Amino acid sequence: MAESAEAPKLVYLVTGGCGFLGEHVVRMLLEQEPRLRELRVFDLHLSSWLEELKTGPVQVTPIQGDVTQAHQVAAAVSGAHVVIHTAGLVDVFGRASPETIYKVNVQGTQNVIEACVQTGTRFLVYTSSMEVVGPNVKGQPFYRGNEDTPYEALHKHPYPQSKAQAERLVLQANGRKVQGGLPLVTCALRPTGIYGEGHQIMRDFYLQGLRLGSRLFRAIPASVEHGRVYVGNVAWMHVLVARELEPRAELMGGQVYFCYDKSPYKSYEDFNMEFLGPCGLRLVGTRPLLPYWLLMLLATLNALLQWLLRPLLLYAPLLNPYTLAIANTTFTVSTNKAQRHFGYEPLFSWEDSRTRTILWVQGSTQ
Ligand SMILES: NC(=O)C1=CN([C@@H]2O[C@H](COP(=O)(O)OP(=O)(O)OC[C@H]3O[C@@H](n4cnc5c(N)ncnc54)[C@H](O)[C@@H]3O)[C@@H](O)[C@H]2O)C=CC1
Ligand SMILES: C[C@@H](CO)CCC[C@@H](C)[C@H]1CC[C@H]2[C@@H]3[C@H](O)CC4=CC(=O)CC[C@]4(C)[C@H]3CC[C@]12C
Repeated sequence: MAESAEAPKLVYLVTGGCGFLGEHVVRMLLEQEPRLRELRVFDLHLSSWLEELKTGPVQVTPIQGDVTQAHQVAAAVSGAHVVIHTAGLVDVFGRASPETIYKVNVQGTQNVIEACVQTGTRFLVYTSSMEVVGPNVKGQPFYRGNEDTPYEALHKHPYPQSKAQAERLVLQANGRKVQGGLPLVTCALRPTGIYGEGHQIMRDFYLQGLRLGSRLFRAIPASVEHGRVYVGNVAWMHVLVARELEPRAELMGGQVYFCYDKSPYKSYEDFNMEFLGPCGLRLVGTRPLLPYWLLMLLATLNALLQWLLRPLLLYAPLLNPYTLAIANTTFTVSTNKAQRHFGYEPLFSWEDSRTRTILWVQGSTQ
């Protein structure tokens, strides 16, 4: 991947390229990676917006495929210089079975690694998650920690377990010899809660607020900090890592990086109000309206109902014991590792991130 003034020649593959984060990574690559010749977008479901990207100077190749199918992954990876693996099953609501989550997140990631090895692709960027660290089952706070902060990463839920296992596979694969004999260089990015244009849960809260008379009711104490990061900055980190993995292989190979920017430290609900407030909603209560034990009871009832109704229908509300525990446990990061290792600075200021998200929320329901 040596720098040159010649015609663009790099081939990138983005798995999950039609998802919330994946779309931003795809668009960011087209804007910010001048050495790109071809961009392969691999996803289970291809989006219609891909069509509009086909008229630009970079060849955009949509590939409908499943990461759990090793042969489909190998075909997509073959000839790519860099793979950005964002595809994943993001489910903390009990929509998918633990087996399916494992298959997509762990087996899918193993397939991506093996495809790189078999086809000679040397650079692999994996979208991990803050969830590989915590909040843990003990509900211990992680207060403005960094990549080296000691913390017991104990999980019972299939989503964090699968992301942690997949991240381990990616990091262990660093240094493996790929076809042709050169070493594979891998690293993992760990976003905290991502927000921005396309964030469906934000939209769900907005619609719920509208239904409740332009109000939301506080359920989480304002003192519980929840880490959030703007999707454009997460995408920018992916682009930078993909670019710097070759020249800085020695330093960056096998490393993990939290994704961070200048988004303020707030509770999950107070942070959402930064966008939902200007859209006309207000958060009722300076303290949670219901005590924690009652919320946990409701969350447990939801889980029970989900189990009882499963043979008939899928009941998967946002509130369950796991989501309540995450929202109720402080987890925030404070680090400059990405800046030190590959010169990352957020591309979008907090003000820009906020404005873009507000405009999206306002437009998303029309
Ligand atoms: N949304 C968030 O707050 C965070 C997300 N992440 C990670 O970021 C990545 C992207 O997440 P989001 O964009 O939020 O989710 P998303 O659900 O919007 O995007 C995931 C994409 O992967 C695709 N996909 C799922 N199963 C697939 C399969 N078997 N084969 C091929 N493609 C498949 C989906 O069709 C979707 O387009 C995931 O790996 C997730 O674990 C990490 C931290 C926070
Ligand atoms: C108790 C409710 C009262 O309003 C609020 C419930 C909010 C939850 C649905 C969210 C709170 C925290 C979110 C998770 C967090 O941001 C970390 C995540 C990282 C990921 O890799 C995937 C998404 C998520 C698990 C995210 C999901 C939604 C919440 C649980």
